[in-house]
Amino acid sequence: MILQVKDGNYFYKKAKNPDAQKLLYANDINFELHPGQILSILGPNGAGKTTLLKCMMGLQDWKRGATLLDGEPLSNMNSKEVWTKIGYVPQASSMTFSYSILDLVTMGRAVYIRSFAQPSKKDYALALEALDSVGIKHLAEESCTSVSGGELQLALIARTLVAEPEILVLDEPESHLDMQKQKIILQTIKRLVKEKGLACVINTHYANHAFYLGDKVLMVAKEKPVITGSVSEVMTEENILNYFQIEVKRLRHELDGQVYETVVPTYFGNDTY
Ligand SMILES: Nc1ncnc2c1ncn2[C@@H]1O[C@H](COP(=O)(O)OP(=O)(O)OP(=O)(O)O)[C@@H](O)[C@H]1O
Repeated sequence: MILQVKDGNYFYKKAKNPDAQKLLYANDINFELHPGQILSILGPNGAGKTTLLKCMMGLQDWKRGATLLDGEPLSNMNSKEVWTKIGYVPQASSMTFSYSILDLVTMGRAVYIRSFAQPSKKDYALALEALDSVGIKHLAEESCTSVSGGELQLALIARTLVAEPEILVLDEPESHLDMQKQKIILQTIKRLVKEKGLACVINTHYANHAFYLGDKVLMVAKEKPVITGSVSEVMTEENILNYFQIEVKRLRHELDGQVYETVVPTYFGNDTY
């Protein structure tokens, strides 16, 4: 499925001045994403990354422009149609309900279960399969309150996958996780996108993760034009300085046929403070 955002823009009404309509993005947002591609969205706090995801999925209506799925405006679809096509993993929050992990993931089948009906054996089997695909089937009977943040994040990804979406949207899925859990989350996302041919949009605060995930980057900051392009086009030292006010060096290293690319802040190489 091809995901397109055409001329999208948004403004929030301000309590102090409800008539002001200052657009959040300095220029309208345009991008197109094909099956098997990942778009990383990068920008400073408050730049509008979460708002972009919400507008893109129809949780908030674009004030300008539209989202199209295979050329059809999302605004023409009912919510069931939208949520069978799009799977959304919001920013992690701690669970206060003691569902089992299996029940949590089975809830992801809700779009396929008739009102007041119980999940079927097939729904539970698919939930177990989704847990297996993110590597935590062994936690199926654990309570959501007793697993770690990383394990819960993987369960939330499984809950999204069980609805068999064609587009996967994740809001900072690797935040608050240790490096090993980040690795599991990123590898799982990349593998699932390639195996299932999903189009994936991911908000991240980690420049290096955009390099790892590959494909495309959209960079946004207040009062700056939104830029989109390939990782190597967008993740330049100049753009990172302009959009994040931080000087970096972009490093490329080849070892045993592998290419490692990353950016390192120059203050790391400087012992004055
Ligand atoms: N419900 C709201 N009402 C008014 N303003 C809002 C609302 N939600 C967000 N904003 C403002 O819109 C701007 C963009 O917010 P958004 O949450 O999209 O940014 P973000 O890039 O995702 O930030 P972060 O990286 O900190 O999560 C911010 O200035 C924020 O204060």
